[in-house]
Amino acid sequence: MPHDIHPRPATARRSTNLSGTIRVPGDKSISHRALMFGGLAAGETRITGLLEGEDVLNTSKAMQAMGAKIEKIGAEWIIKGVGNGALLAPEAPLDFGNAGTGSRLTMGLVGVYDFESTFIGDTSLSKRPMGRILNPLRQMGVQVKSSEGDRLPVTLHGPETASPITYFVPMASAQVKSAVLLAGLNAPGITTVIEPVITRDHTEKMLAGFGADLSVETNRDGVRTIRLQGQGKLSGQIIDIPGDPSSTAFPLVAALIVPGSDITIRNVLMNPTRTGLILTLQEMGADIEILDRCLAGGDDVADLRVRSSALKGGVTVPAERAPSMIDEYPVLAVAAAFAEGATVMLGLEELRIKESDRLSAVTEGLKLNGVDCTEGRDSLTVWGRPDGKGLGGADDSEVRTHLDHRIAMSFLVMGLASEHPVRVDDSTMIATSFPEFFDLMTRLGATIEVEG
Ligand SMILES: O=C(O)C1=C[C@@H](OP(=O)(O)O)[C@@H](O)[C@H](O)C1
Ligand SMILES: C=C(OP(=O)(O)O)C(=O)O
Repeated sequence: MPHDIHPRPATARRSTNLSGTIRVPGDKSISHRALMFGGLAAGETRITGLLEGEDVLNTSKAMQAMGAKIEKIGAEWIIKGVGNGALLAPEAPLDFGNAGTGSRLTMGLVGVYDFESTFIGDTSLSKRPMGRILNPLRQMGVQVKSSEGDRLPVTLHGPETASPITYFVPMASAQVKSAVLLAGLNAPGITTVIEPVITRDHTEKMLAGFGADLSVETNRDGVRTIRLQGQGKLSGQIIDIPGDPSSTAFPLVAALIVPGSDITIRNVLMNPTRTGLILTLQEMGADIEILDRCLAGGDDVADLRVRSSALKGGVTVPAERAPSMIDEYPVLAVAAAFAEGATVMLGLEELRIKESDRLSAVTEGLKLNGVDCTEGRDSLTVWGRPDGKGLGGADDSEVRTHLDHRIAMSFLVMGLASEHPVRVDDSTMIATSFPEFFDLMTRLGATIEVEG
């Protein structure tokens, strides 16, 4: 767990005229699922565009520890899966590092098997609540040993035959929805998941693509009922993963707030469950052109041309939009710090249990760098300064990132348009989701220095 040991501070300085064309790495959510479903399905799965971030590589190791054969040949990841129901007992604890998605989805996938599996992670992951996954698993008959407050390390032992359940997801969480569906793959009969608001739908779409017998029904109020027939056959697939909209958010916001910028980001996933940030920024007056939109592998993708923009505040981001931009709030708060007037963000309760308490980490970082903002229980209001005057820290102040990649990248973006530099206390964990961040940002013309 190197992030816990050797922090590498980084500093971003005022930059101008970001320009060029880039591709961001593959979507993290789809990458985790491609490895998991490929490792589970019978036959061969071939993946291009896989995100080679630490979070995803830990999922790859976990699938290998449970019997999948995974290798990279050229640009392609080739997986020989075990067949649904045929995962092997891992011989050692599965270490998911910093990754909520990897650990939680795998708990669903393997927790219902009639053998023992143990889950561990880094300091950040070990603080995050796992009860949201463990409770439905308990209902399916899984024996759970966990640390205080249902945290890691967690050891699971499934029953001889898991019971399919009907589960109403009590919070907006694609991870919980997915974990229950993945557990349902190994339970006889129909597992039903009801989600009151739509969250990212990659699990449903991809499972159907791998051949699962699954239906989705949406009622007039937007409540979705997903029914999965357990113990069906899954077959290997060919998958090309588009660029991650959550990683796209960093160069995108940088181009909006750095004067004189004009950049293009190619091949970005535009699945509507992921585009809340683009919608919000457009409401704030952002110049984002969506070019060459087309369907690829069942999802919309497009190129984004982004130019510096005079952002307007006065926008309230409604709570119901949160699931479609949940990981983008830290960088939206940075965009808001350069908008004229106040930006209000509502429905942020889930931010408190990410890699860090993102609501308080963002508020603390903004205040440290001279931004006027107010943190509510589940809301944030930011008063911006369009010219960046007075923003940024003195050289001896640094933003505390709490092992959170999105906090680190957001504040480095902030430093590109602030009068004074912005320094973060660590940047190593950026490699969990966006290892190319520094290269791509520097290539666009951003001034960011990493120490050590
Ligand atoms: O299912 C997924 O791939 C993810 C779901 C979201 O988490 P929650 O389900 O906790 O909202 C998101 O924050 C995370 O980065 C990825
Ligand atoms: C919350 C995130 O990921 P995870 O839950 O997989 O750690 C994220 O990438 O912002």
